[in-house]
Amino acid sequence: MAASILHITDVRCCRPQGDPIFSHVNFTVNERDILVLQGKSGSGKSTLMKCLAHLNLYDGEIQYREKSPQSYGIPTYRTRVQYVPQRTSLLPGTPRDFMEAVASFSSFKHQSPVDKQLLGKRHILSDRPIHVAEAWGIEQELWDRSWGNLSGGEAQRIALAIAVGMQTAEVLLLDEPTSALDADTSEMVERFLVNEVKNGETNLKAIVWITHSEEQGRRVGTRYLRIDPSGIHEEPEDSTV
Ligand SMILES: Nc1ncnc2c1ncn2[C@@H]1O[C@H](COP(=O)(O)OP(=O)(O)OP(=O)(O)O)[C@@H](O)[C@H]1O
Repeated sequence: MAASILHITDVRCCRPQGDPIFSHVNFTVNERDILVLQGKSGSGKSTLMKCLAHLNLYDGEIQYREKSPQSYGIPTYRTRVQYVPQRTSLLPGTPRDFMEAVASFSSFKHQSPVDKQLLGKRHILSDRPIHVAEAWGIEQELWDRSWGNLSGGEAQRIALAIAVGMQTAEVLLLDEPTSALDADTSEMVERFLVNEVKNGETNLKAIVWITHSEEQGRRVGTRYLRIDPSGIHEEPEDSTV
């Protein structure tokens, strides 16, 4: 049986006014899962992803590898269980700045004391995100343009390439990751992500994937979850809508 990575128990999230968006959310994310998360618009899919990444307040318990997010330190936890938002235009700076910030919470912590002394606060940046993005049609100069000046599709591919290419995440939380892409580019990105999880050769072990596209859900999913105010329900593969 596949090892469990994330265990979600009785999670509930409320609007600032206090009324619940959803309650009684229980499920487990296992290695090799691509969990397609579906539900009506406004049912709380993005909110649940933000709870899983510890970006939103919630009641209940989330355990990663049988320990609380706090026990890893929240910034480090967020590099292991990483949320990729639908829109990146509100991020400050450039994609390269963002990559540097992610690296500061991951690679620096794993350097030897000698490396730390030599490098100070600089971090060794992998160029894999740049190569992944290049394979998806992203030119190098775009890495130094501010997020707000990239097209929706460019920003979406770069954000995904960083999340996959940095190789810090075991679980990626993808919020409509190809919504701004044309059909061919979308399928190319999908195939890449599915292969990463299937091959088991990188750090990426599972994906939770929000999509409104029935076809995409069928192409990528291994399990299907539907959220509504009463909780989350697992559906058999052939009943996805
Ligand atoms: N900060 C907030 N303040 C008040 N209400 C909020 C806040 N964030 C989310 N909500 C509300 O919570 C509900 C769930 O929003 P969420 O974005 O999670 O839904 P969703 O299922 O991802 O929707 P969509 O499919 O349209 O993207 C919505 O009614 C939304 O208006």
